[in-house]
Amino acid sequence: MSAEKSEWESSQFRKYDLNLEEIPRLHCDDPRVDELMQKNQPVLITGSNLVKSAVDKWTLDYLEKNLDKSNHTVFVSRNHKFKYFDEKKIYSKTSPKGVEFSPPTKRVEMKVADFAKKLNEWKRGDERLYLQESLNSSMGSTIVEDFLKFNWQFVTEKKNKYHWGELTSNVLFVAMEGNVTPCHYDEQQNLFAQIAGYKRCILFAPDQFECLYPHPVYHPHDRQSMIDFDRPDYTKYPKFKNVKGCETVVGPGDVLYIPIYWWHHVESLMRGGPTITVNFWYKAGPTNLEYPLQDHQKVSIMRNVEKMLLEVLQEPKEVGPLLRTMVLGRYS
Ligand SMILES: O=C(O)C(=O)C[C@H](CCCc1ccccc1)C(=O)O
Ligand SMILES: [Zn+2]
Repeated sequence: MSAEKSEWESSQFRKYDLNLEEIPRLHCDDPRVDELMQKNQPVLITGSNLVKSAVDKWTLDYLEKNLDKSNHTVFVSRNHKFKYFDEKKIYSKTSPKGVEFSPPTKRVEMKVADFAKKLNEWKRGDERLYLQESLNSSMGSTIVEDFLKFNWQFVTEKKNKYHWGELTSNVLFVAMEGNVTPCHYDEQQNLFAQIAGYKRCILFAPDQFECLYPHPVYHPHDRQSMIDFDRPDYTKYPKFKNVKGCETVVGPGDVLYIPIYWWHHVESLMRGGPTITVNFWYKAGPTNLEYPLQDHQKVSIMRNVEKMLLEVLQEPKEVGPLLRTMVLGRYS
């Protein structure tokens, strides 16, 4: 990690059995930023003023006063992990009959005031909360004003330069100190803009797929790693031992480029107070099949093969045997 900054120290990180490189930290005017983004490589970008209008103003208190009085989406967890799951896949026909999925978190709607109160009164053993909600025009006029003052020129320039698809959403994340979003990948380009507090982000390239063992695509935890970083099961997931990753700490004003299909684990530093982030998710650009294919394109191909096989076989248990029959001794 870069020299310990006065704002945080590594004792505020959770301990994992990983050796990680540092993600480059570069000023937005540095030409190396575009060299990295061009290659779908992560980079921490400073000085962009992307969310400056919020960095100066957004605190939990400000949000409480200015996010309108209606309810907001909050996830509740009995531990520090908030492993995302797709509710639509819990009862899908391909999920094995009778195999119960027990959601690790529950989604509730609450007023920001109640959310803030619970954060301020939290003590060890209490359930943790994580507010996660798409910003939209119904957020109250002050918030909308701050939102309109984001440096849209900066993100639009990146979107055009790299031929990304449309901006799909800006999600507001307000986390308790110590909250963890376990390792997963998204199928969108992401400019991850930090507004308040510090988050440690651990990233792994798409070619680490074999070391991170994602749940099957029909599973509610599709796109999430099956590995519990707190207690890795090296018998079930032996390749995790050799995983190669990189990390950085994002602070107020920093923007982390999380390239599409890159794995990321995100934690709000312990004893660092609440954190506030807004992300900018963009659809992928057009796929031009140039050879050799890029690693993230191979992940996308594997997803499509998996989906097609599940659709036609109907029984997840038959996917392994069919692929083994097709490949062993013939393609391997
Ligand atoms: O911006 C990103 O992509 C992140 O992963 C930010 C992460 C929360 C993400 C929650 C989530 C995970 C999977 C699907 C949909 C939503 C954090 O900052 O804790
Ligand atoms: Zn993500």
